[in-house]
Amino acid sequence: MAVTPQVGLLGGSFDPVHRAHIALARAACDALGLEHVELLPAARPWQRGRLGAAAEHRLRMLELACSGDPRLRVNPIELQRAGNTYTIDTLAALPPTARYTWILGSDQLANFCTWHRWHDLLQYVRLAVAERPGTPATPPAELAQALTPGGLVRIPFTPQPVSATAIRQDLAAGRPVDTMLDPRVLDYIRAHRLYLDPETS
Ligand SMILES: Nc1ncnc2c1ncn2[C@@H]1O[C@H](COP(=O)(O)OP(=O)(O)OP(=O)(O)O)[C@@H](O)[C@H]1O
Ligand SMILES: O=C(O)c1ccc[n+]([C@@H]2O[C@H](COP(=O)([O-])O)[C@@H](O)[C@H]2O)c1
Repeated sequence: MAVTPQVGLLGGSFDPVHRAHIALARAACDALGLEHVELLPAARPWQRGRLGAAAEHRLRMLELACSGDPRLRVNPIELQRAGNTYTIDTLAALPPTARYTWILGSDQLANFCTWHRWHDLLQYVRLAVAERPGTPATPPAELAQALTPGGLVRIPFTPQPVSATAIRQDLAAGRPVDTMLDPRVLDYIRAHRLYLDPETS
């Protein structure tokens, strides 16, 4: 009998994708025995202001960062939808051929109860959280109450002080960013002169 594959989903603005995103996807694969992880760039992350780079650039940088590791796959499904990007719409559109795990950092776990129809999300996925510096990987009380057993798992992950915000700020200020980015992504950023405007960092 065919076994239903376990697939991870890592959504993000990826503005730009950085080393902690890739480390997180790999750590989730290893720790949770996932067949692969799909990285989903958001078209219009509604809780954010203006993004620093257009969708086509964020997608291309993600493809560069994932190339060479067959366990990491870029899924552009959210870029094909108009309007605000709601994760619930993405989950409803994915084929029901796999068991899905939504991977997220502890900052977004703390924010989870502000997501559109967050209760309904729990019908589609279990959550897997990795700690980010400064935010413990524990669910807010409202989420803890709504979770079923096994609905939230922890990914063993040494907290990494890397964020896209810091990278955008460093790029705009001309500071070095090479320890936080895949060199192919950094080359792409330089070639397309991205993130030079301090207003969008
Ligand atoms: N250093 C990190 N450790 C663990 N999880 C992370 C880390 N950076 C990002 N993530 C997680 O990856 C997902 C996508 O993150 P996102 O694309 O917003 O990057 P970001 O670095 O948080 O960006 P920004 O600084 O612009 O908010 C989110 O679930 C986020 O919590
Ligand atoms: O569905 C929502 O309402 C929702 C609200 C906030 C964030 N998300 C998703 O969480 C992921 C991380 O978001 P961000 O803003 O940290 O890049 C990304 O896939 C977003 O689409 C989703």
